[in-house]
Amino acid sequence: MDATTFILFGATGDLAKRKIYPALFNLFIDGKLPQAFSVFGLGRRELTDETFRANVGQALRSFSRREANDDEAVSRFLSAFSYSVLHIDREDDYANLLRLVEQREAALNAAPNRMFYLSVGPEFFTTIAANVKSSGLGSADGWKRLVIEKPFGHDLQSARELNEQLSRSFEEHEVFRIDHYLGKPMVQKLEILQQANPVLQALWTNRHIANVQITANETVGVEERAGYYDHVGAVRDMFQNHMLQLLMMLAIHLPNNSTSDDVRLRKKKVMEAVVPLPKENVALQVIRGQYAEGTIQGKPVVGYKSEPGIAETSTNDTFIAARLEIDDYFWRGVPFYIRTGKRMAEKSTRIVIEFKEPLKQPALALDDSKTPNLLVFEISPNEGITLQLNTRDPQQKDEFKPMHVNFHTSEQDVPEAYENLIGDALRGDPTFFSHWDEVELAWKWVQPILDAFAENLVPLHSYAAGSYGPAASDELLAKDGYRWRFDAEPEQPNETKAGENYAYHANH
Ligand SMILES: NC(=O)C1=CN([C@@H]2O[C@H](COP(=O)(O)OP(=O)(O)OC[C@H]3O[C@@H](n4cnc5c(N)ncnc54)[C@H](OP(=O)(O)O)[C@@H]3O)[C@@H](O)[C@H]2O)C=CC1
Ligand SMILES: O=C1O[C@H](COP(=O)(O)O)[C@@H](O)[C@H](O)[C@H]1O
Repeated sequence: MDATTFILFGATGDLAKRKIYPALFNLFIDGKLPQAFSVFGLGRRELTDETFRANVGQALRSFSRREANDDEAVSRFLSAFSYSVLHIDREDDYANLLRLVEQREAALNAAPNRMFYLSVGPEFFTTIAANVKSSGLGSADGWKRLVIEKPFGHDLQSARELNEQLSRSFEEHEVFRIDHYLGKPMVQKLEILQQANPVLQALWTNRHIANVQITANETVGVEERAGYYDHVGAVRDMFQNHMLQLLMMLAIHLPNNSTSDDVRLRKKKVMEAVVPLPKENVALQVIRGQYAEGTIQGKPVVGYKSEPGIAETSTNDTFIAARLEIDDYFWRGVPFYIRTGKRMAEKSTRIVIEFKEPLKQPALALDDSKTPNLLVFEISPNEGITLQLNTRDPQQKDEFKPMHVNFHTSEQDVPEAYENLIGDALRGDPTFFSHWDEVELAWKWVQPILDAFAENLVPLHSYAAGSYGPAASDELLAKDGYRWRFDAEPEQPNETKAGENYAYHANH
């Protein structure tokens, strides 16, 4: 790997502690960091290098998936770290940083390849990019990359402005927009599963698929993020980015041996084919909800409006469900239902593919007792794949009974999303980052929803914390003759485990 200087804005912040340092440490343990690698942590706080390293060490002990108990390894890792005070709007601080970075690169005899990671509020993105350029930190003698956290804009217009301003300092191929859902191992497997399995390729069309359900439910509420969340809501926080990225990843059809350009081009094509939703129709296809008080895992919790920092009058959405269609050769006529919410019954991110019923034959009198075939991708917190098949009920021989074939990854030690993504960015692989074209198309699709919410054209349904969202979300599917699958008690009468014989065996 190329020698790299990793320049971290927001080095004293929450994300750096919880995700970035642990990710770098685990990459280090796996030998996936460049040989010549330095980290410059930046913030306003006055810290010595020693205190900074001690803080990073503490973060590893608290948050690393692998225990940081090998002192020798930890101290080798930390030796790459130093800290500088930098106020984002002070140009002199960038000049000072450049001097330190050049000294360090000279000491390591390393090429000036620099990765600028912006783990700071979005209001700082353009100032940093401009100052990096004007200070000469982006050296012409090496490569430069900008890793940028969400949110990328607040709406279509602000996202376009942000992109235009960033593009004055960084070219598109140098910008790595993080969407951590794209770093989740199961999401990264979606394309390979399809490409490597002709059986899935054959099924991946409207001829066989009745509908697709994409869910990201959380049990947590707004937590300490009222100031941020009350201005964005579920639609901006989760739907415009993570949920639409899941849709694109699921719906793409890729040629074998596809490149990162193929992935991006085809994701863009999917997004272009999503049927636009005019503002007047939003209420027909989108359900907006806000959690009321309820019970989560046996504990009573307050409603959204009683959360610290949230006004009694807030109309912010903490839940959204939407029905979309992709008007292309593969997906025409297949509804995609997407939902995400806070304070839901369970923490689960999953994609359910519901297959069509076979044509009914008069000889098969028992058709109505069958449940549809389902293919379920469990993305998090558990990772796995479940196939729901019909089998004969051994007790009631006249009836069918659903059986589940489960493939759950037994690996305890899978890399975290941030590890995958930071590793990719260090290698310069943009496959699992959001290209501007996708971001813009996603905002374009979502903008009428934002407008309709702002103009109160869509009812705000209340739902009890600990439920699966408002009843209207169930009705959205019921209108098409479907229901959300895999909610509540997982229907798992006959379960097989990875490593066993998968075929029709459990109780037989
Ligand atoms: N935390 C999370 O789980 C997630 C965060 N994000 C995004 O990551 C980014 C960072 O979030 P998070 O770490 O939680 O934020 P924090 O508020 O915890 O940290 C902010 C960081 O920015 C630095 N900072 C703030 N103002 C300035 C300034 N004027 N000059 C220099 N440095 C400054 C602070 O350093 P100091 O105080 O020393 O100046 C601190 O290191 C945000 O864009 C957020 O949306 C995205 C997904 C999840
Ligand atoms: O980006 C965000 O994601 C988290 C949920 O992430 P997950 O990996 O735990 O599913 C969400 O809680 C947060 O509000 C949002 O900003």
